[in-house]
Amino acid sequence: MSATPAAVIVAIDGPSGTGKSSTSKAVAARLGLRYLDTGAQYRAMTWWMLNNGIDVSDPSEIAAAADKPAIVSGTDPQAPGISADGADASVPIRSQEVTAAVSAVSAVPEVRTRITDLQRTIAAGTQEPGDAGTGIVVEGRDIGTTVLPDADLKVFLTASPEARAARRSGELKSADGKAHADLAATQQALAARDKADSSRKTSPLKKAGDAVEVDTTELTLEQVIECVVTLVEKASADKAGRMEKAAR
Ligand SMILES: Nc1ncnc2c1ncn2[C@@H]1O[C@H](COP(=O)(O)OP(=O)(O)O)[C@@H](O)[C@H]1O
Ligand SMILES: Nc1ccn([C@@H]2O[C@H](COP(=O)(O)OP(=O)(O)O)[C@@H](O)[C@H]2O)c(=O)n1
Repeated sequence: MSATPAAVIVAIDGPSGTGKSSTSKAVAARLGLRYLDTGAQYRAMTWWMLNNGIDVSDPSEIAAAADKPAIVSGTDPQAPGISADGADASVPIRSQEVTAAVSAVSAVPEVRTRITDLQRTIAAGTQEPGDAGTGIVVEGRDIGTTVLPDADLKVFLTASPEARAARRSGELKSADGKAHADLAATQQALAARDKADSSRKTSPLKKAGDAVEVDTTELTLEQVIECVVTLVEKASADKAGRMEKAAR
């Protein structure tokens, strides 16, 4: 007889435009798991710093301010939400200004320590009563390598630079209806952010040795979701089997 599926911790990493957010939200919603967007946390920290006169070109100013804002993340995949010092940050964290500054802010070790602690607390389910044991999908850049190295499943999404830029510029166009989203400029901005995120000293963007790599270039979003749902179901069943064996 097969065991009841176990609550799992799932890490989904990869560069921008590979489908992390869309996939993670859909997988979490389908399987009744919580969801955490760690990029939104770094963006909220960056937004707060820009609003509070912190010079984001000065790592020592960033470091000194890293423990100041209260960053609160929701974990409902249908309406995650994020706030900084009580102000709703969901919309402004997607601005070009924040996108341009976020890699510099997130490279500062004091920022990473602060946000990594928050992420581990949320993943452990100790933030909200009743969360423990629900399982969670956490998406970002360093979840499988640093934040949750013991995750039950690690997925690393990739896609060609062209596909990623096309997806992102499609989003910019649909947001304001104008055709200003120059594909080449978008691709260049993504490459610059990849380079900054992959080359920083502290916890760079990197595939964990034990992550399953999924190249999404030629896949539809639905195909990627189905692939990850299958991987999560298997990880959950395997974990339940191990737990049952250990209890015997
Ligand atoms: N496999 C795919 N095929 C086509 N479009 C996709 C695919 N995956 C994601 N997208 C679209 O690309 C954009 C970026 O996806 P998103 O999930 O935000 O990526 P990330 O979180 O990795 O930056 C979204 O508009 C999303 O709908
Ligand atoms: N775990 C994470 C998640 C994001 N980040 C930083 O936050 C930025 C924004 O992440 P995001 O996931 O919102 O980016 P997009 O893929 O949505 O463009 C990244 O470019 C990284 O600089 C990070 O350093 N570590």
